[in-house]
Formats: sequence, C-alpha cells, structure tokens
Amino acid sequence: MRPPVLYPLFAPITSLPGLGPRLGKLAERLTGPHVADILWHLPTGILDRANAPSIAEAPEGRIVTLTVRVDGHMPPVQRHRPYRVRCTDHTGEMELVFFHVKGDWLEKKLPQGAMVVVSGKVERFNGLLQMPHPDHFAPVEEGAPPQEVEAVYPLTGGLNPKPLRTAIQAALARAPDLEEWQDPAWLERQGWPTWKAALAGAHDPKGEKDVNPLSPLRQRLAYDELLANQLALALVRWHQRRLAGRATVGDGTLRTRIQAALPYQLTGAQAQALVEIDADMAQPERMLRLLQGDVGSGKTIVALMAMATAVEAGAQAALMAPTEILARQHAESLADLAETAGIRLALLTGRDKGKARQQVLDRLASGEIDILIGTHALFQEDVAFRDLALAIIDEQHKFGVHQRLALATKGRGVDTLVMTATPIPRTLTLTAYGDMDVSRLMEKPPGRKPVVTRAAAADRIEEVVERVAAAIKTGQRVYWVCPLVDESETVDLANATLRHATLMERLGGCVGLVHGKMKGAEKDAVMARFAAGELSVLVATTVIEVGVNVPEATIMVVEHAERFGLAQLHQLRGRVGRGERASACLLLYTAPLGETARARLDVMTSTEDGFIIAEKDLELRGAGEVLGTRQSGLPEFRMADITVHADLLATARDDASLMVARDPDLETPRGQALRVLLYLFQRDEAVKTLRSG
Ligand SMILES: Nc1ncnc2c1ncn2[C@@H]1O[C@H](COP(=O)(O)OP(=O)(O)OP(=O)(O)O)[C@@H](O)[C@H]1O
Repeated sequence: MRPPVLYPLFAPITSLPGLGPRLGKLAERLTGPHVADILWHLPTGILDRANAPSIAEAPEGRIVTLTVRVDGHMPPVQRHRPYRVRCTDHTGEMELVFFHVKGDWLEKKLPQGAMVVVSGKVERFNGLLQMPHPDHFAPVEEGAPPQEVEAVYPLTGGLNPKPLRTAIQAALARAPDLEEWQDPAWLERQGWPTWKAALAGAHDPKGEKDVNPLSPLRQRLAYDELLANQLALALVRWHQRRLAGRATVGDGTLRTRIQAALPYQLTGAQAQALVEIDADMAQPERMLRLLQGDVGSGKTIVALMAMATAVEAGAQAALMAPTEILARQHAESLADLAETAGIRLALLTGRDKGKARQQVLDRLASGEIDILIGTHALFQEDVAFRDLALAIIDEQHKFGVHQRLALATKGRGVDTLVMTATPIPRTLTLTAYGDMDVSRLMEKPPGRKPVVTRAAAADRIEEVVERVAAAIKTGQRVYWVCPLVDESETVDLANATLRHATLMERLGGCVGLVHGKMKGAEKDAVMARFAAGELSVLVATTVIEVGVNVPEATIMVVEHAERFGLAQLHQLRGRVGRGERASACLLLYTAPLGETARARLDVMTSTEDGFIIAEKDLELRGAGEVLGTRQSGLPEFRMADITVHADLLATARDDASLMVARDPDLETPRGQALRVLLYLFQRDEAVKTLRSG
C-alpha cells in the first residue's frame, strides 16, 4: 500500500489549477496521469529576459523587459496590417506590434498614458525599435513583471507554457517533506540538496547551469530515479535468491544425442554460454542469467541444450516466447531434434482450447512431457508441471520483470534463463536487469555471408521490384516490409494491402501478406507457406520483426526505412543472411531525410554488428528512445539520461546491492525511507517482495 504521505502526488493531474478537462488531457499525454508525473517534467532550457533600464539601452535581438509609457494606439488602416502601440520613455520611443487584433481590448489593456511593463524580443525596423507580439504586457500596478529567468518546458500542441507552469508550481506546493533516503555522507560529498529542494530548484532555474544534467540539482533527481530502479531490481533478485534453489546436473546423454543429430558444430560462443549455464544450474542457488545474442547468433540451440540438462536430471523445462508465431517456430524447429534424442516436447498457446489443451495439461502434470514450449499461456493457473526445473524466457523485453519471474513459481527451485536478441549496451542492460549474470553470443555461426545493405530513395522502387523479380526466378525468398506509417491502423493496413496488390500484379500469385490485424491461425498459415517456399514474397507490417527464421530468405526490402529506429532495422535485416546464400537489405526512404534519419541509414549501411549499432543508437537518440523502449519494456527514465548519467547508474547499482545485503527487508530508518522512494517511482511490486511489504 502506498504510504499516505504520497497521496497528494498520486492525485490526477487534472486536480491541479490551470488544467481543466481539455488541457488536462493534453498535459496527461505529455507528462503522465499523476501530479508526480508533472513534477518529473523538467525544463529543457531557460528564457533569459534582460532587464533593460531604458529603450535606448535595450539590446537588439534579445528578449527584454522594459517599463514604458503608452503614447498612442495605431489600429491598422488596411486589412492584414499590424496594430501598433507607440510607447516612450525618457530615452526614446518604440512600437509594440500585434497582428489579428479584433475589438478594442488592447486599448483597454494598455490605456493611453499608462505606465506599462512589456517583455518580448526587440528588433530594429526602419530605425525604430519594435517588439512584435510581446509575451507579457500589463500596466505596472497589475503586479509582478515576468521573472528574469524562466523555465522552458517541452510542450505539446495546444498546451501553452502558462497553464503548464501554473500546474507545475501547484504540484510543487503539494510536494511533501519526505525522510531522506540517500546516504547522508554521500549526499554531503556530492553537495546535493534534499529531494524537495532539488525539485523546486530544477523548476526554478536561475541560469543555464540549473538545466544542465550535471548540475547538483539534476544529478540528485536523476540519482533518485536510478536508485529506485536499481533497488527494485536488486530486491526482486534477492527475493528470488531467498527462495530455495536446487542443483540440476545432467549426465550428458541427451545432449550427446542432440549434438550427433545437429548438422553443424556449436560455435565457441555457444559452447561457452553452455559452460556458464551448466555451472549456474549445478549450483544449489537459483540461476538468473541473461543470454544475449545478436540476431541469428543461434540462441535457440543453446536453449535446447540447457533444457536437455534439466530433462537428464529427471525434471522438466519450459520455453516461453512472446508471440504465437515464435512459440510455434521454436516448437517446430526443435521437434525433430528432440524426438531424435528421445525428449518429449509439446506446444501450448492461447489457441489451444478444450480437450486438446486438457490433454497437454494432463501429460504435463504426470511428467509425460519433458519440455513445454508456449506463449504467456504458460502463466495460466491450471498449467501445472510435475517438476519444473528450468524456465527459459525468450525476447523477454516484451515481458516485465515480474512476469519473467512468475514462470519460476511453477516449480521448486526453478532456474531462469532469459534470452534476448536485442543488443543492449552494457549500461542499459543494467537498468533493465540489474546485476543479472550475462552470457553473450558475440560470434555468429560460420559461413554466414555479409548482408549487403543499401539505402535508396523511394522513387527507385521500380528497380527494386525488378531485382526482386529476378531473385525469385532463382528460387530466393523476399521479405517486403511496409511499416506502421500512420497513427491509424486502417491507413497502415491500406499501405501494406496496396503494396501486396501491386506486387501481385507484377510478380504473380507468389506474394503473401501478413499483418497484425490477422487472426493467429491465418498469420501462421501465410508464414508457413512462405517458410515452405509456396510463397516467394512476404509483404508484412512489422510482425516479422523479431525472431522469424526462414534461412532461404535472402532479400529484405524495407519501405519508409527512415521511420524505423536503428535496432528495429537491425532486427529486420537479421531476418536475412541466415543461410548459405548471399543476402541483401534494401532500405527505401522518402526524401528529404532529416539529419538523424540520414545518420541512422549510414550506420546500417556501414556495419552489421548489433552491439555497435546499439551504441550508435544510444548516441543518436538518447537512451529514452533506444530500441523503441516504449514497446520494449525497457525502463524509461524521466529525469535520468543514461548517456550522461552512466556513472550515477553504476553507483546506484552498488548502493542498491549494499543496501539489500545489509537490510534486505528495508526495515532500518533508511530502509523505510527507501520504501517511500520505491513507491514514489511506482515500484510497488518490489515492495511487495519484502517480508512486511
Ligand atoms: N553453430 C551453428 N552453426 C551453424 N548454424 C547454426 C549454429 N547455431 C545455430 N545455427 C542456425 O542459425 C540459425 C539462427 O539460429 P537461431 O534461430 O537460434 O538464432 P537466434 O539467436 O534465435 O536469432 P534471432 O534472435 O535473430 O531469432 C538457425 O537456422 C540455426 O539452425
């Protein structure tokens, strides 16, 4: 339960003054639904108004605040001309310039002869100083002139700075005093203020220094956020460890059989990963390991080998994939090997219903199934194993931390291996997994030919179609990706459907279409026909992005490549170059290209190394956007920026693990304060793992 002291921060932001229903909605989309969220919305810059002593001394081209006398109103004599207000002081004259003025409100607001404060950018025009559309203008007696330094916030269309600022100020006023959760000695060494003072200061910058991410204010806030992240991960992990584990050791019989049936040798990297996994499984503690391998690096066979060990030890194993298609693909690609080795393997997905499903469940419970492959359907309560010893979760970044670990509760001392194809830079691995042990497959299976990658403007599509036509004549297979371009699914679908139709016209009936709106079974059927070679071209929205393995596919065409992130492009390209033949990736873009889009395409054409690409991605887009975190489930930070706060992240990790070692149930005074921090950043799940959570 969230502590009452935080209640004001979790009221809806529409409870803040200035945010009615309409603006409230806009603000919510911009910052998030709670008062706390608007507090995390920090300024990205400042507006520095020079206080000019007089008209003659006002610096041209700058935003200044001046006190002047209204000398006369000059409404436009013709349409489309500006409305001018002449002002003077003892040093000279200037004009305020307004467009589209209706009625006489300006005359009322700035009465003739009144002393007024005006603020805005000044420029000289025909020798006369003027201020077009001042952003502040009011009689002197109407109160405070604008602040000299103002925070500038990221905005969204329809939401002006004023109401946002009012709401943020009100949110600040509601911020409670909280017990300090940082180590006092560390705070003092860093020279950081309290949480509340840091927030107040960040929203009231006195100069550029206060919007710098390395300022003490900003560092303090970033560190709070990172610490909450790292502490939550450390607690979940501690909790996992606290549950008893088991030592799982195989005798190698099944593995030997699998190895004998494999048409290839394991790579050094695969063998090394298995050594690490075996060592973990043999320990009486629970394994929690991440198997990170670039696209096509051969994670699936590593998974099978690990599961074979569990089976050799007389127990069961489960492999969970994020989509139906992938679960099926895993089951199909492993079925023969498993059968040869004498392992009983079954598939369970959300599509299995009734009798068939019940049969699988019965066999699972009685131990007649050794390996169960499936989707999140494996989580369902009635899925019970006789003795689950190893849970493998593929592409887990689609699953949250807790989902990842939920599978482990279906057995006794279950070891967990998570597999990801997303090449995450080391720093980001930390934020997503904390201090998880990592095995990396840095090496690809031998014999892979490089994928020749080219970027071309979309008007060269005819050449691309020619090339595709020639390729399919020689038995090659082609992916053609039409991305989600529009916000509206119907329009997106229309794009893919249209492309499908035009390609059919040119290439005949060998062109298939799959998209996210299709039913699972329909999708599978099309995919299966493509895998079997009945279809030569597969037009797809991004459903093929992750994990599909059709080694005969040699050409990947991506339309609107400029709209994809680097990691996505890398994933897409990873669908080809998986067999013996030379492959190509054609990135079609719509000109003109922005600077970042151009840089992204350059990276794609210059390297195939997923880890380099991920690092570049981090550089080009900032951590918040890397890998399309929004869809990926990687944590998004509001105040921390991994590209600049990497050191803080490492410290937060150490701090968190020290804290968990000393006070695993967060019962000391600092522990109690840290609980509040966890709630503040909505890591409620982590608190639940505590003994008295
Ligand atoms: N040691 C090896 N030598 C040759 N081929 C291999 C080796 N290991 C795996 N392969 C083959 O490489 C292909 C890709 O393997 P797999 O599907 O496991 O990749 P992956 O790591 O899951 O990649 P992705 O995440 O992109 O799906 C498969 O066709 C597999 O049979």
